[in-house]
Amino acid sequence: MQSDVDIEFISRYASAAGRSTTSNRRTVVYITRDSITYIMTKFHLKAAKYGKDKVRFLKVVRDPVDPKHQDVVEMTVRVLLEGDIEKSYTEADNSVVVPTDTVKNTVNILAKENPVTPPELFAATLANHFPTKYPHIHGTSVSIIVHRWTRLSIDGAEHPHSFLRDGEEKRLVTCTYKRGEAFHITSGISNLLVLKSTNSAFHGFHECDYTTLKPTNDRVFSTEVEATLTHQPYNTLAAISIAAKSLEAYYQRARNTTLKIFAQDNSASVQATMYKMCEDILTHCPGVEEVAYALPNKHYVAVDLGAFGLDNSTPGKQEVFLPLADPSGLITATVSRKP
Ligand SMILES: O=c1[nH]c(=O)c2[nH]c(=O)[nH]c2[nH]1
Repeated sequence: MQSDVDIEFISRYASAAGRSTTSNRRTVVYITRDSITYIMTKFHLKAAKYGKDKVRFLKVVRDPVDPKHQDVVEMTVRVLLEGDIEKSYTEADNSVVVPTDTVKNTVNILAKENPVTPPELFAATLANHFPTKYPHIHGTSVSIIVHRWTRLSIDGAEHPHSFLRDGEEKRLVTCTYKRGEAFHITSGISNLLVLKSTNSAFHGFHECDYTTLKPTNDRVFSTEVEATLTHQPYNTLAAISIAAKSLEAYYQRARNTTLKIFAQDNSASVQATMYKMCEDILTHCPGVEEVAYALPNKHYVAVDLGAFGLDNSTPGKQEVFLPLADPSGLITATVSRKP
């Protein structure tokens, strides 16, 4: 060997590749052509995943009794694979590459053959598929965006097959899975824009020589909700299938709680209101381990109309506000159960 560094390189490569044995505090390293190539380059592939992003589909689900009564689900899916794929990067050997085109086809095929709701179950179905089908693929990371299609109501009656895009809110799901380990699932809400015109205060805050903010008992509170639920790990796809109803219920509870507490809380601050939301979700969703929120405080500032003899500044008289595009506050929190 030329140097200690090379020995360290060889040992690290050999143990990563399962080409070393240790007994009686002695490590025996098997040197192969791969390990020599590896040493010569002086670099190593620290992490790699690949797959298809932005795979979009709409699934039409027909009622078996009344086929004109339908549901629709529109998703944008990302699937990334990891495993023994190193030589596709380091040796230009594509034999280990399941093409991203195949990954895209798989999303469509599995969407045809399986339920796509709740999205947590479909994400896990996809995550499970690749390490099960391809021995050299060890893990999958799936992210799904569910786009809103809300059933149309015509003259007070729900229409059987017509839908409305009511806002840019998205439902987000992630599932990561490594063969032999548990499925890790998150469910999220994003781009849910809300505003309340009173019952929001902010006073008693820290004041110093840099403070200009005035305490208020009555302000506009608007935010664009980003919330993430981290579910307990699930050991098998079958367990997720059994929990499918609960996973759907947890997401619905989180969304309803967010809206209800936003509307009903006499807010002392974004921080305090957000914490109440987290407490409610953790109380009612036993399979949720952790709740995280990121809430921008989208400021609305009362316009000063004093120059025109109009009182738009006294509390209770503020009516015309300037929506500030930026800056906004940004309040985040992650709340979990005490051990
Ligand atoms: O609810 C709020 N939290 C803050 O931390 C903050 N800071 C600020 O200027 N306004 C507000 N409002």
